[in-house]
Amino acid sequence: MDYITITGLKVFAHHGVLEEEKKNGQDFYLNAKLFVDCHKAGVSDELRDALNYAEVCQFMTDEFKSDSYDLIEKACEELCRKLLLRYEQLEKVELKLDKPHAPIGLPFENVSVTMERAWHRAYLSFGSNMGDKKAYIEKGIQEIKEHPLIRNVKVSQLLETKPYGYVDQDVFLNGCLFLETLLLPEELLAFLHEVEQHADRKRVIVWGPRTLDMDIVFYDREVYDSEDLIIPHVDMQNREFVLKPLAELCPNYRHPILGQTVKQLLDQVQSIPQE
Ligand SMILES: Nc1ncnc2c1ncn2[C@@H]1O[C@H](COP(=O)(O)OP(=O)(O)OP(=O)(O)O)[C@@H](O)[C@H]1O
Ligand SMILES: Nc1nc2c(c(=O)[nH]1)N=C(CO)CN2
Repeated sequence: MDYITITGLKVFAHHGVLEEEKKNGQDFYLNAKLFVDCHKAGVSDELRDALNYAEVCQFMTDEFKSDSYDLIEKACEELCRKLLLRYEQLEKVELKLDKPHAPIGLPFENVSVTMERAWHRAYLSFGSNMGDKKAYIEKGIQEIKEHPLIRNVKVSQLLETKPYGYVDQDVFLNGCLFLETLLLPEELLAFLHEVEQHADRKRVIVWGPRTLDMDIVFYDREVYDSEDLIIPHVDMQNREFVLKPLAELCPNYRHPILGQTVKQLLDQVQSIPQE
C-alpha cells in the first residue's frame, strides 16, 4: 500500500513524568508513515485528491503540543488516534516519537517509541428473542454507531429465525452489521458486552433466551484465539441465522481458515435438510 513519510518534525512540548519536564518542556521529533491510497492524486496531480502533508504536519504539531502526558507511549497513542480520526483517507499510521533530551542522566543518542495503528473492518452478528426484540436491537445498533472509535456502520435486514441449538425458546430476530473501528478485538468484545448489558442481558442458559446478543464474526482477515475470544466466530459456518444476513453484506468475503466465501458457506448450510 502507498504511504507518505514525514521525518524529524520538531515539536516543543511538555510530556514527561518529571515535574520539570512538564514545566519547562523539551524538543520531541515526530516521524510518521501515513498509509493512504495515492493513486488518484498520482493520476490527477490535484492537491484536493491528496493527503496534504503540510496540513498534516501542522495538525500533528498543534495536537502534540496541546496535551501534557507522563509517558511517550500515551503521547504517541493519542496522536495516532487523532490522525486516524481527523483524516478519513488515512487507513493506517506508523508513528515513531523521539525524545532525545529525556532526563536519563547518561550519555545517549535517543529514546523513542514506535506504534502502528489502523482502522479495522469487522462483521458482527446480533440477535434477540426476548421482549421488544426490534427495540433492543435498534438501541444496540444506535450505541454502536455513537461510539467515537467506530465509523461506517452498515446493517443488514433483520430476519425472524427459528431457535438453533436450544430449541425450546421463542423465535429470534437476527441480523449482521459491518463496521470500521480503531478498537482492538478484545476492546470491541468488551464494548459489545457493555451494549448487551444495557439491554439488561442476563447470562442464564447457554444458547438460551436473550434480550440482545452481539458476536464478532470476522475482524479483518484475522485468526485470533484467546481465553475469551475466538475469531472468526467458531460456529458461524453452521448458523444460517448468521450467514444469511452476512451474505447480504459480504457474499464474497472468504473465511480465513475454511477458505470458502460467505455465500458458499450459506449454500452449504441451506443444502442440509432441516428436521
Ligand atoms: N467471536 C466471539 N464473539 C463474541 N463472543 C465470543 C467470541 N468468541 C468467544 N466469545 C466468548 O463467548 C462468551 C459467551 O458469549 P455469549 O454469552 O454471547 O454466548 P452465547 O451467545 O450463548 O453462545 P455463542 O457465542 O455460541 O453465540 C463471551 O463472553 C465471549 O467471551
Ligand atoms: N435462531 C437463532 N438461534 C440461536 C441464536 C440466534 O441468534 N438465533 N443464538 C444462539 C446463541 O447465540 C443460539 N441459537
